[in-house]
Amino acid sequence: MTNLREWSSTQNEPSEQEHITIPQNQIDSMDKKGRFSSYLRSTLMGSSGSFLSKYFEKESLLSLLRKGVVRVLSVGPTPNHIAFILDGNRRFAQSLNLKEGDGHKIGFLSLMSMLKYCYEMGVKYVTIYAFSIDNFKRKPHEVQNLMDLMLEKIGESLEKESIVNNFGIRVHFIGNLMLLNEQVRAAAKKAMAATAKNDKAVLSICVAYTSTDEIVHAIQESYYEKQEETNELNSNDIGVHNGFVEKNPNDIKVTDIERHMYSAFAPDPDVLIRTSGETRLSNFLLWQTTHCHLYSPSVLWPNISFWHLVWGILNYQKVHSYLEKKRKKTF
Ligand SMILES: CC(C)=CCC/C(C)=C/CC/C(C)=C/COP(=O)(O)OP(=O)(O)O
Repeated sequence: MTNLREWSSTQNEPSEQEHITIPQNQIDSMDKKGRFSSYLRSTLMGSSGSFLSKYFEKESLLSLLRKGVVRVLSVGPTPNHIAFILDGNRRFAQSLNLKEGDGHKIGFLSLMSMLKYCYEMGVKYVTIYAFSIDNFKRKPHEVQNLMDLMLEKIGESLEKESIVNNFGIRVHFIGNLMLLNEQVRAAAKKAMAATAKNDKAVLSICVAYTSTDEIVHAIQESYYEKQEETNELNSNDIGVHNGFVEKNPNDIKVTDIERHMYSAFAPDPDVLIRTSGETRLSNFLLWQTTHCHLYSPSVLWPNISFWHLVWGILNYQKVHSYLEKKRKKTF
């Protein structure tokens, strides 16, 4: 009998769903909790949308199927940390003639599904690239729309029935938060404080983030720390001793920089999934991805499905022992 992993090596990656048509009124009908009408949900799940009566039946069958697949996957190594670059939301909206900004609203729902699947699979850490420092260069109303969406969703994430509370997720906002407007910054801080005691899973949301900014910030922090320590040191303790130039014990080391990274609390990601077929890292987690498996399905972010995640993990499992060897060799 062929197991899932063997079978996968004979298959192509999940294809992009056929383009679907979502009536504008369905998007507008998204209620405050971010729920879609059942029609849109079933449409996004890949059905024709015409057999609404079978929706719940189909939903429970899918959930059973998902559970089965997760069990098979759990035979192999489960990634501890998955990072996502949510690419293609605007292109998705354009391709369906949706209002500007609707791509991101639907993208947010895909994000919720992905988080649920990841945490159900036992992935403890998820990191997402929600807004880069470069994204501030977009048209002002586009930036504003994204900030409004974030504000709304951060607020909802603290409600009792949210995914954050259901999975016991600790939320971190990572990046140069001073670049955010006051409202979003305050909401982000509130969410971090409110979830600080959650310990089942961790979600890092990179906003106003670039990797180069994170690295510069960490070097600066290390420098200030060392400066303080150096001031306390007796100048006779360093310099030339017995003909050898001794290294200043307060020189900045790689471990110092790592300690001061915004993302220092999380292990390096095992898998990075970037949608829309792009294979660039776009200044995301450059320091942390040396031994990370990159998977870039051609699907646009709002169309990402459970099967793309499964495919990404199966591919990671195939290269896992090689990556582990590489990782060990660098220490
Ligand atoms: C609360 C919260 C975390 C919300 C996040 C919502 C979300 C889906 C954010 C993605 C933002 C973004 C700038 C994606 C990249 O380009 P693009 O997808 O805008 O456009 P593209 O089609 O040009 O790649």
